[in-house]
Amino acid sequence: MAYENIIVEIKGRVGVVTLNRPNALNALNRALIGELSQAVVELQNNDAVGCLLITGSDKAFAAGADIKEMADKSFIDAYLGNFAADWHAPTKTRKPVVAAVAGFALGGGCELAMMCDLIIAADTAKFGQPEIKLGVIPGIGGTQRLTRAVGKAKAMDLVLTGRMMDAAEAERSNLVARVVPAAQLMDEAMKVADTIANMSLPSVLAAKEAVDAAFESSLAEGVRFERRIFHALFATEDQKEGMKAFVEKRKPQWKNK
Ligand SMILES: CC(C)=CC(=O)SCCNC(=O)CCNC(=O)[C@H](O)C(C)(C)COP(=O)(O)OP(=O)(O)OC[C@H]1O[C@@H](n2cnc3c(N)ncnc32)[C@H](O)[C@@H]1OP(=O)(O)O
Repeated sequence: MAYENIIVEIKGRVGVVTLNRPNALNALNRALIGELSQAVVELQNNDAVGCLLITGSDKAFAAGADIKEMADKSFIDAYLGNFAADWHAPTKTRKPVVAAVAGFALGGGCELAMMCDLIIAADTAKFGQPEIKLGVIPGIGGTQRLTRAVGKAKAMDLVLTGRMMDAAEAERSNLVARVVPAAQLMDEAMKVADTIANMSLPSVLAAKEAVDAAFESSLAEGVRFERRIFHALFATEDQKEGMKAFVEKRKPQWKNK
């Protein structure tokens, strides 16, 4: 498929999606969201891809939903059209998704980054949920994912005031996995994505599923779920290969089965 609002590239085993609406700070309109959803499905179905990476520009990961596009919506438009219900592209793949964030990640941009499995931030990154300043609230998971990531006090601070937090505060608050100098963002994020993409796919998918279960279950249920998946991985050829390779002091040759 030809894309107009994103760029999709396969680099090694990493599927890289670059949001590309430079004149609107990558504001998320229907067209861009549709293309992003399509790209995620394509990369999920591509066996050559082991990990996805979503990024934006130096100035903006994404400055939120396109305000100009949604400004005139009525309640009935939003409610009957179930506005933004399908804006969850990064959650539609079982493969890990890394977000590489420089500049603004605001509103839907911050929410999009939080839908990814881990965020690597440039020191220029600015995160926020400024919807309150527009007379609304976050609409694609911001109140939920931000609160789980940074806790109630910081989430209330950000959601109620609409202020931005810089990369250092985002790292201190556990929103991002690491902060790197802006010039190194893509190298660092690619290194992380490439490392993940070159692990055994069954164990990568299992690890992601098990960590995600921590947000949806009690500790006892989560630990039991983890143990069941851990047991199941002993049925894979990659478990035999991974442990044999360690004993033989060589690199494993994954078969992804
Ligand atoms: C997901 C859901 C349901 C909701 C949301 O996400 S609501 C949107 C939340 N986001 C925001 O409120 C941020 C809006 N943008 C800004 O506050 C500023 O643009 C900025 C602080 C991010 C950057 O300011 P700066 O002065 O550096 O740049 P601008 O001149 O303001 O912007 C450049 C260019 O981009 C257009 N732009 C920016 N953000 C959006 C947006 N969210 N929607 C539509 N267009 C956006 C901006 O209008 C300008 O274009 P023009 O020069 O053509 O006006």
